Amino acid sequence: MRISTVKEIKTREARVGIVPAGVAVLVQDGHDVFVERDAGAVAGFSDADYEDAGAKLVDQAEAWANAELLVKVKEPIAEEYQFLREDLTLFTYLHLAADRPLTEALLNARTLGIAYETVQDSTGLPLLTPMSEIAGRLAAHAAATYLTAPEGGPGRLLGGSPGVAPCRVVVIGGGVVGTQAALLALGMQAEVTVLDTSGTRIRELDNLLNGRARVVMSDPATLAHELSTADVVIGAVLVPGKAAPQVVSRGDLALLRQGALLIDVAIDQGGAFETSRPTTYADPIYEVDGVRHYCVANMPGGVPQSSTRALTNATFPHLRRLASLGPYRTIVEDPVLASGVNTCGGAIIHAGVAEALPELPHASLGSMLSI
Ligand SMILES: NC(=O)C1=CN([C@@H]2O[C@H](COP(=O)(O)OP(=O)(O)OC[C@H]3O[C@@H](n4cnc5c(N)ncnc54)[C@H](O)[C@@H]3O)[C@@H](O)[C@H]2O)C=CC1
Ligand SMILES: CC(=O)C(=O)O
Ligand SMILES: [Mg+2]
Repeated sequence: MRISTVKEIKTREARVGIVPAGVAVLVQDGHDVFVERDAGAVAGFSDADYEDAGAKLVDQAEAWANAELLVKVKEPIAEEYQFLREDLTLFTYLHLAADRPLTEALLNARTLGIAYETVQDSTGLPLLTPMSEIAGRLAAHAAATYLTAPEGGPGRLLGGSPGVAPCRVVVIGGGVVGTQAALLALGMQAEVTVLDTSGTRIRELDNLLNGRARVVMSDPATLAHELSTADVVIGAVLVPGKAAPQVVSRGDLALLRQGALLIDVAIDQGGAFETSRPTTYADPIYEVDGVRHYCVANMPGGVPQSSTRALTNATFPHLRRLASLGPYRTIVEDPVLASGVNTCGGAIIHAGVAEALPELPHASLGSMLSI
């Protein structure tokens, strides 16, 4: 099979979809691997590393044109839609519930789109988890950074100091992002509350955090109380594949203290706050009604050396299976990868995406594959 990866062109995104060690395995398996020049440079992998592993170095257009299977990190952006076609399988993050133009481009091109973030197994979302772990930790870094005066914040130290009270961090959604954000904020000695709507998850977190943080069921009154005493609010909710539930409305901003900071990690699924809109590392913060919002949609892209390794550790075994069996046979035989199929043959396949974009064509995977 012909497999390609490209240099990410989203602003300040420097992760890469495959590392040289993975290329070497695929080449040994008998595949042709094409890597766009410079694709891994910032993530710590030179063109020579890829060539030594057996990849052919190509330009962007060649990488897309040569590929039967294209592995990347971020969803294609508008400049890349021209490269989508029917005889192409795309294996990457897609976040289609929040991205109608990309969904339409994939449907018009009839591309088989397999989204990392909806691949589901008995452990959860194995191809989202490693980036959620990193984004959760980075959310605590962002909180600490953007509370400082030189970064436009109120000038407070997240964890306080001897004799001075710490800041209050409220994490909404206690899954992977929320847990890592809470743990790192606790490590910096912040005062942390985690809210979730799942009783099971609340019990797990209560055990894990063992009294170090407050773990509470989210309902409107509890959430309003928590917002009114927060210095930082981190949005970390998810219903897989679907648009993020909006848990903080524009009206709720009036509840917040002066100088409070909102960090919406769930922005890639459309955002947990009504007033969120995606930002990038080039200009991460904006204000609505005097409240600063940090909504970087590719937070792990800021630590590409760490996050490329964490991501590809998880994605590579699936990539190898897609390559060796062929994508269509793999999604018929492997229910885990089948759960990643978001688009096929011009239709939306994933139920969560179909719910978010009901006016676009949708179908079951079985009907598209005639099984
Ligand atoms: N901005 C970025 O760079 C990145 C964003 N993410 C995103 O972060 C979000 C969270 O991801 P994970 O933590 O992996 O998901 P997860 O599935 O592990 O956790 C989500 C949690 O939200 C809870 N939840 C759902 N609805 C809720 C509600 N209305 N109120 C309170 N809690 C609610 C769930 O019970 C669950 O515990 C996703 O949208 C993911 O794509 C992940 C990595 C990077
Ligand atoms: C999960 C995701 O979208 C990211 O890591 O950028
Ligand atoms: Mg994303």
